[in-house]
Amino acid sequence: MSATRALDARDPNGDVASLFRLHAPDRRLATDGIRTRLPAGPAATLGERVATFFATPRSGPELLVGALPFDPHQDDALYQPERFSTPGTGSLPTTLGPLFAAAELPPAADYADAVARCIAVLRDAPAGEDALRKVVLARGLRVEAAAPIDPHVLAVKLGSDASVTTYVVPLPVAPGEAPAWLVGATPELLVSRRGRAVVSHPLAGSARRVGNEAEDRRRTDALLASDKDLHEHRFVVEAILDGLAPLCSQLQAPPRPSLHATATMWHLATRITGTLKTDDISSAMLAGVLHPTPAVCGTPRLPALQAIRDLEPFDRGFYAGAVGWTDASGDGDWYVAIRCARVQGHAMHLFAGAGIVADSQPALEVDETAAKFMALRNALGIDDARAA
Ligand SMILES: C=C(O[C@H]1C=CC=C(C(=O)O)[C@@H]1O)C(=O)O
Repeated sequence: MSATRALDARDPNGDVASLFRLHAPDRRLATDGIRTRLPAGPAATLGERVATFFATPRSGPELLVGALPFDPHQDDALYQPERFSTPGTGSLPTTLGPLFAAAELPPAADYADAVARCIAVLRDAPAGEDALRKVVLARGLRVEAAAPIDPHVLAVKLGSDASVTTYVVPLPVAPGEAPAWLVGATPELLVSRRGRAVVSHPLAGSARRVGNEAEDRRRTDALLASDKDLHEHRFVVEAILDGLAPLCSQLQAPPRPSLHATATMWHLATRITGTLKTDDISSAMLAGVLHPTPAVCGTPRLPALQAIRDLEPFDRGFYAGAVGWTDASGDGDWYVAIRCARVQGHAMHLFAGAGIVADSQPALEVDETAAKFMALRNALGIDDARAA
């Protein structure tokens, strides 16, 4: 069965473009239809816009789902779905059809140059609180298919790694354009809120997982002992603690990170937990405050955003943004939108980034981003990881 026919078969109303899916290890959410869009805006006003939305009596699910773009000043894309749907995979085809990696954006050598320039800037940065200390630089890979790519087939394939949260989020497109989605398998929880309980599980500092016990042990021992990776990680934990502290009556994080494994990567991870001071702090507001963390942007945030604009030859769009949901009570889950691709028609753009600090090495960051492509490449059946 072709991918196109599969879409048709699951879409008697022509509404496949609006299927949303978020499958976490402990919770599954799927919706379809777009009933009302939340007026779009920047991350700083997200909490307020969501509060106004739910303060207005309306029919339909008391739920907003969607995505925040990487750049917190750009418009987000949240909406109230028509209905909850039961995610079924029975009728899906198991293959995506012939695919080929068409282009690296930028080529690996240019990415290494950008990392080297970034390291030079970080080394020259004056000492002090406001100095640039970390920048996350990403690169892309364009993949093409013979037929339109079914984002839900890709998500099902990504879901074979039980340690990640897979997602398919419909993205806004210009009138007349083919539907587009962000599809991925993220290991990173930006923030979750249930009542007053808040959890964040940031990752930063990585090693490729090779599947050989002795070699993986060597890599994880090195990762846990690496000053460079511990620094990279500490910036993220500190930014999240700084963001949450004014909103929480209590907040805790272990002093050192632990290991978090996906099928293809090892990461340094810290589980941060807290209790909100008041009931009116929604998960959307928390996501708006915390995003983008130094796991995807850098430290301090604004100079890091500027460095990314200067050094990356593409607009990230919703890659390295956040995907998730919030309900009328303020509860919700927001995940960091990494290990993903923007899927549209016959093409998809894969993205992978790595945190750069003063003692990073360009060749190792090329390899780390190549390793981060593997979750999607494995799902797509495209090998040759190290080249791109
Ligand atoms: C920015 C990405 O990963 C982040 C999350 C985990 C580890 C990271 C790192 O070690 O650099 C990154 O901060 C990505 O996968 O595109």
